[in-house]
Amino acid sequence: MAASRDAVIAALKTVADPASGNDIMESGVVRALNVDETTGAVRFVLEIPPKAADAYTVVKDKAEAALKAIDGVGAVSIVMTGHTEKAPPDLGGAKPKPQGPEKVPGVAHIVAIASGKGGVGKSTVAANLACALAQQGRRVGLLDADVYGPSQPRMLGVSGRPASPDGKTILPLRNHGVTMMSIGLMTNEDQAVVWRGPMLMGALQQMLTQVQWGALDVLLVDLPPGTGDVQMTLSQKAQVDGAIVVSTPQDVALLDARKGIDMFRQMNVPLLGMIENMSTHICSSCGHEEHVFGHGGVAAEAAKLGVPLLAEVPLDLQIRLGGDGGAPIVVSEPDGTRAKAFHDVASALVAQGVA
Ligand SMILES: Nc1ncnc2c1ncn2[C@@H]1O[C@H](COP(=O)(O)OP(=O)(O)OP(=O)(O)O)[C@@H](O)[C@H]1O
Repeated sequence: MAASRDAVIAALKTVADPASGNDIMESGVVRALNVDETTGAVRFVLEIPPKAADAYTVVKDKAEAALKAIDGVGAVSIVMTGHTEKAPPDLGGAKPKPQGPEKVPGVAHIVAIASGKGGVGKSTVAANLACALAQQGRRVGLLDADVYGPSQPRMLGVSGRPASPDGKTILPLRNHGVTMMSIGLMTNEDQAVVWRGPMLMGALQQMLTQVQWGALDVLLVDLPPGTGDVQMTLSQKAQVDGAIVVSTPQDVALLDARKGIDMFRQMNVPLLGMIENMSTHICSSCGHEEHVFGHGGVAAEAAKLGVPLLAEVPLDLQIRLGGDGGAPIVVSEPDGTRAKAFHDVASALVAQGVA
């Protein structure tokens, strides 16, 4: 059973905050704590005082160890934010100038894939949609901007670090017909990354302007969950043609999804539609269909908001195995019924002229 939020908080209360002398919950450095009810995955932001990155790297390790020691905790993801003396990950080259939304050279359209909360399958949807568009003959790029847990290298089955032969531009990776670059590949895997606002902006802008995307019909951007700096930066720096919001039918996921939708509206990014993921569960041995999370919630919400429901994707073992194994279901079973949902979304985007 997944660990409860209370158990997670109790564990975090055993970790001291070096700046205040209180525990890290009491001192308020733990922000945006999220405990996944199903997987027990825990994620939060450590908002740390200036110049204290080293001391808080120790705190981060202690918090991780305390969480791992309790039953039912899944993956732990802690992101530190705050001003530090450390330089952002930088491959050199010309510093991007601050500027308003612009077209990325060579990229005809940008479509953001967003979700209100983590773990709803946003990356799975982005990977499958990218592969479906590629199979339909589109030139597709996928920018993995999820700083909390970059997953596209795993989903698309690419490994290794992107090269930068001239120290100015970055060569992306490529598989299944999709050109891919992940913000997570700009740092060393074991390095504690202190992402702060300006640094995120720089990194995202580098992703947009210094990666050799080549000529693309569409660049899909796999955003981090929620509404934050990356979402803001993307729509401030680049002309985003539209956003797709992925949600599970659970109420809480929907509530979060609504916040995401509001954010895109405020930023004048057109909402292309919603996708209900983990819509129904089809038992792999008996074929019985179950509505684990209460199927249909996203359809109702989309109707209320006046946005199209682009697809209902079932909770399905093969979809998980495909994504987690480096060959999304659209690639491993291209003619199957599961791939069809993604192909339908891809066709709809092409028909709307955004891909
Ligand atoms: N329709 C589905 N059926 C079965 N498993 C799924 C489905 N969609 C996603 N998953 C699995 O759920 C897990 C989380 O999915 P994914 O990483 O795509 O979510 P996410 O919303 O991008 O999460 P995060 O925000 O944490 O990156 C993965 O192991 C993935 O394989």
